[in-house]
Amino acid sequence: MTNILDVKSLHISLGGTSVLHDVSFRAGTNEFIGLVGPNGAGKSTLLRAIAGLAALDSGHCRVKDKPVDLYSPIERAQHISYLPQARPVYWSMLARDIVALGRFAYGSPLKLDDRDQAAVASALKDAGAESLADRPVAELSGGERARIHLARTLATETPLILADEPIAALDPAHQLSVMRMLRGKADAGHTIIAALHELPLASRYCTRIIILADGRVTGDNPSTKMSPELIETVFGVTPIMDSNGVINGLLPMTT
Ligand SMILES: Nc1ncnc2c1ncn2[C@@H]1O[C@H](COP(=O)(O)OP(=O)(O)OP(=O)(O)O)[C@@H](O)[C@H]1O
Repeated sequence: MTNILDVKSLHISLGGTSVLHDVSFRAGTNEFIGLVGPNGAGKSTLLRAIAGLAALDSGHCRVKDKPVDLYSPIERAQHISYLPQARPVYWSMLARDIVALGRFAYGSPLKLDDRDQAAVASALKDAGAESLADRPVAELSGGERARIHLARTLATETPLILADEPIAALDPAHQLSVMRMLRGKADAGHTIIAALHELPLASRYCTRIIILADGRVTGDNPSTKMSPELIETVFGVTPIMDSNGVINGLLPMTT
């Protein structure tokens, strides 16, 4: 495993309130990290900071040993792809053209060369969105649109992929296929950090889970080594785990 990302002693405040406190972790190739935590825990803020989109109070985010704020926009876009949680589209564009925006850092999408075309086609396939490519994005359902935005993220072919709730709007079959696909990307050498609320899917497909609670890292373990007690404390739910440590379901806590 080669180290890609180094987040060190990160502190961030928003609107005068401290949101991330002393967050530190490293991530490397072949890792699919599920970033989990209750609403408001700081997951989106952390992903934005890694993407170079949030002002840091202190600490650093280095990608390939270079602080992310020292990257030029084009260089950063060639290293990091980012799927935000909110994905408004203000223009009526074909879904395929949205995906082609992922090639912007390589001089596209105004002129797509063969490599760009192949990246767009591959991303559409990986996101299960091939059949949507020639439809106006404004006419797509929420889950269909989410798959197009995911495809736009994948079309960048960056080593580091940051995805904020990539499966939140998807039906169960697409949730499973996207999680399997993201794990495949990690196995092929990418580093993936995804904010997720789907703990059973995270425990099944991620290689590692980082738990954020109140802006602090409260757990950082291989995905099948999550502590049931910690899950109960942080999320207020009881996990049903199999003998391999995979979470098969969640129940309300009885006490
Ligand atoms: N611009 C802002 N000004 C003030 N507070 C903010 C701002 N943006 C976010 N926050 C606060 O920062 C905290 C962390 O928000 P963040 O969006 O990172 O949480 P999250 O873990 O991604 O939550 P969710 O699971 O609901 O998406 C929340 O308490 C939120 O209210």
